[in-house]
Amino acid sequence: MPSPKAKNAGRSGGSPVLGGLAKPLNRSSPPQHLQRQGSDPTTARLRASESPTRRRGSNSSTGSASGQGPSEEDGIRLNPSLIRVSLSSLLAIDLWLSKRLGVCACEDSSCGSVRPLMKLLEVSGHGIPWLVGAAYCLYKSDSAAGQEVMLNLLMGLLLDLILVGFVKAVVRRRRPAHNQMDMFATFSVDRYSFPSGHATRAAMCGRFLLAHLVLAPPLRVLVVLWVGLVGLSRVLLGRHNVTDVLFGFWMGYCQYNLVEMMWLSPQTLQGLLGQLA
Ligand SMILES: CC(C)=CCC/C(C)=C/COP(=O)(O)O
Repeated sequence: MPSPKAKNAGRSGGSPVLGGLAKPLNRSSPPQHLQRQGSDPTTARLRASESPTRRRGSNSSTGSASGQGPSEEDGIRLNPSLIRVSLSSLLAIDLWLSKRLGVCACEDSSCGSVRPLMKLLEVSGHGIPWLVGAAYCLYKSDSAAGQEVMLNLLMGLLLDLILVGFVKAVVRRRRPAHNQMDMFATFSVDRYSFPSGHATRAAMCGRFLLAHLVLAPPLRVLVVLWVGLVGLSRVLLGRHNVTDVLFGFWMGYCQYNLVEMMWLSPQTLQGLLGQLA
């Protein structure tokens, strides 16, 4: 069993993901203590019976270091780099596809004439009309049930702005190069593209409307269609990559679950209002 110091020495090449490819190739001068472990058959057997987690924690230069070809350990250590290569390929496909789909990115683009329609969809999923609309309905609503629904929608919209802003600030993915930064009323984090705030809002509000408004089936279909079109318009306008929108849809879907979990009931509201008064 390697001492904590030995384990750290085995990891000194950096994160397991980054070290995945580099480590097994760098076999010219393995550390002395590892050379000893590799050449002792008893230790080698013991090491082979260790859990994969433990084995990943130690240096993998045994086995193949003695020129016997790739060992089982090498296979395990190649996995992180396999994940890395898969992710890079996915990202490359994402960038390529998003660029191809950005056909309304400017007036001169191949579908530049549809740009005004896409911008209309953009406005329909913007935070301001939704916040103003929910606040207005809350003010105008004369039933307690209506007020409850609108207040929770408002809470959901604010939660969405906070969560999306947080993720954008952490990930800091730049918007596609072909995007024209001509959006109205944006926060500073909106210079980043991951995730699409329009997609999260559309998914969350779509679920909210379907769950809390009594809508006829054609209108329900329209709501789902609107959610999809808002997401699609983000990519066609060149505002986002495809993965920004897909993740945004997923995030908005989950945000609705959060709103349901944190649902403000009339009793809670009365308590809150009583404390304020
Ligand atoms: C000013 C307010 C209340 C909201 C900003 C809404 C906005 C501009 C979000 C960015 O959306 P994308 O990430 O989809 O581009």
